[in-house]
Amino acid sequence: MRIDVVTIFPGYLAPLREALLGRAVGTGLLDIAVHDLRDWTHDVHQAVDDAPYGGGPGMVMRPHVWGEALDDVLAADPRPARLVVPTPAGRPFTQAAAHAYAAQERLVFACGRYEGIDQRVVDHYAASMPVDEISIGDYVLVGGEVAVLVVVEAVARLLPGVLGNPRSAAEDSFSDGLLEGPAYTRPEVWRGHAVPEVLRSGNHGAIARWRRDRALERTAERRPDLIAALPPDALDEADRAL
Ligand SMILES: Nc1nc2cc(Br)ccc2s1
Repeated sequence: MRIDVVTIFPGYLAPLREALLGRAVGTGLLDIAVHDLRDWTHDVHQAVDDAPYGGGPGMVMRPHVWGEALDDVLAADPRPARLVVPTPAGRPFTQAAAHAYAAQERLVFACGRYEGIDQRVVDHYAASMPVDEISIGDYVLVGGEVAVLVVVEAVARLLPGVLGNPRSAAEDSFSDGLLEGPAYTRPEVWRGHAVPEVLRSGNHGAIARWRRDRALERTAERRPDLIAALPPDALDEADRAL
């Protein structure tokens, strides 16, 4: 997979070269290119924003700079690409979306700042390619760069060969529609807190049941919306007895 990121703060994307993602790049599983939007400005001030039509606070990112940048970035690789624009006004980015993105050959991220990117940029490219305006949560950041770090990590870890143990991704939170339950490791007792006995029993059926029960309890308490969204056949009789 190739990932391109266009931003006015390339340094914000430095973490993509670290640890798990850095190894994925090093082994060729992932190809990441970060581009400075200001490279496509032509004025001495390298202006990328201007006042909003209709008035209002803040500034809006100029369409012609983005158009020149995205034209060049998209032309740099023949693989079909999906343009992803993080914005607080976007559709929620979910684990299901991460799986869908992991199947893409190429993702191009446009990092907005200020009050966002002139809407005509999204409208223009949406006429010729898939474009997603996505949100990583109901809060407002200062720019899209941090959202790109979140999305790229959620997607890259799903690529075959990136995680040491592929079962980790298969048994993620949300993989079965539920939150993951609690996890424990040695010692058996820590500051008077003991590991639940069932986890030390060696009874794999009882352990699986216990883990499912804890996941259901945690999900019902913290994310009842996920319980409501489960397909009718998702809960078995033992689940319902909880
Ligand atoms: N939650 C999010 N906040 C922001 C702010 C800007 Br400015 C650009 C993208 C995003 S995604």
